[in-house]
Amino acid sequence: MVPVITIDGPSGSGKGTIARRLAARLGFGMLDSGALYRLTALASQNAGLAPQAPEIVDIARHLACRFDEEGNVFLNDENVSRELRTETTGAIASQIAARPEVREALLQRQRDFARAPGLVADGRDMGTVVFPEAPAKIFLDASAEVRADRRYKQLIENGFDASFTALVEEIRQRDERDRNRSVAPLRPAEDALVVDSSDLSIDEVEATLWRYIQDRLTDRDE
Ligand SMILES: Nc1ncnc2c1ncn2[C@@H]1O[C@H](COP(=O)(O)OP(=O)(O)OP(=O)(O)O)[C@@H](O)[C@H]1O
Ligand SMILES: Nc1ccn([C@H]2C[C@H](O)[C@@H](COP(=O)(O)O)O2)c(=O)n1
Repeated sequence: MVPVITIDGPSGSGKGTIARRLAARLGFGMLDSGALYRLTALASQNAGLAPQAPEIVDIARHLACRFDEEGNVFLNDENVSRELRTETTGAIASQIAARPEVREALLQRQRDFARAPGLVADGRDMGTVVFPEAPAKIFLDASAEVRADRRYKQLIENGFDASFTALVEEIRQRDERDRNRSVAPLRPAEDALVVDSSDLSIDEVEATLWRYIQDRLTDRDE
């Protein structure tokens, strides 16, 4: 079976950053599952649909999207990388993601990313629902204030307007929704390594996870 490394955690915990580094080191592919929910949100918004509209299930099932090597994301051949990362798109994605039928529509598409030589998949339910047999599962956390601070710096660096106070509130609301929904709520898998990165640099997180992954992939080969 293709080895899959799952990285789950709340918004701004550093999943995407670490997933990219680990995938590059391992020579594995990547799945940014949040991007699929964000693309569904964007396509629904473009179609003028509210998050509860029944048509969104079909939109999720038939998303025409692609990811390139540089990290760009395309929806119907349009580069939507920038719009995709806004807090508004994230908040709508979180609402849409609470619908079981939307999650079901995106399930197989996510599993199809698992191809040789391996996959690093980040999201909210990678270790619990999408890849429950993964040999290495990570849950990356950090306090809401630290995550809001990271997001604030990221948004300003990328030329977006941002308010730290508003970001803390948005992050808390998104956490609340993602953790308390009835289907695939955000939580660590029972066999996940939980790492709180609040006081760790990106390099320190990577070093800790690298050791864990080496152990897990070696155990699997024996
Ligand atoms: N340990 C860390 N220390 C400092 N900054 C960090 C750390 N980890 C990540 N960051 C920074 O925090 C920001 C958010 O990280 P990232 O996008 O990887 O989070 P995420 O968990 O993937 O968020 P989302 O789920 O919303 O996509 C980035 O600018 C990243 O460089
Ligand atoms: N596996 C996933 C990935 C994402 N979501 C939802 C919940 C998030 O708030 C939203 C945006 O994700 P992000 O890009 O910030 O990682 O999408 C989910 O429910 N399950």
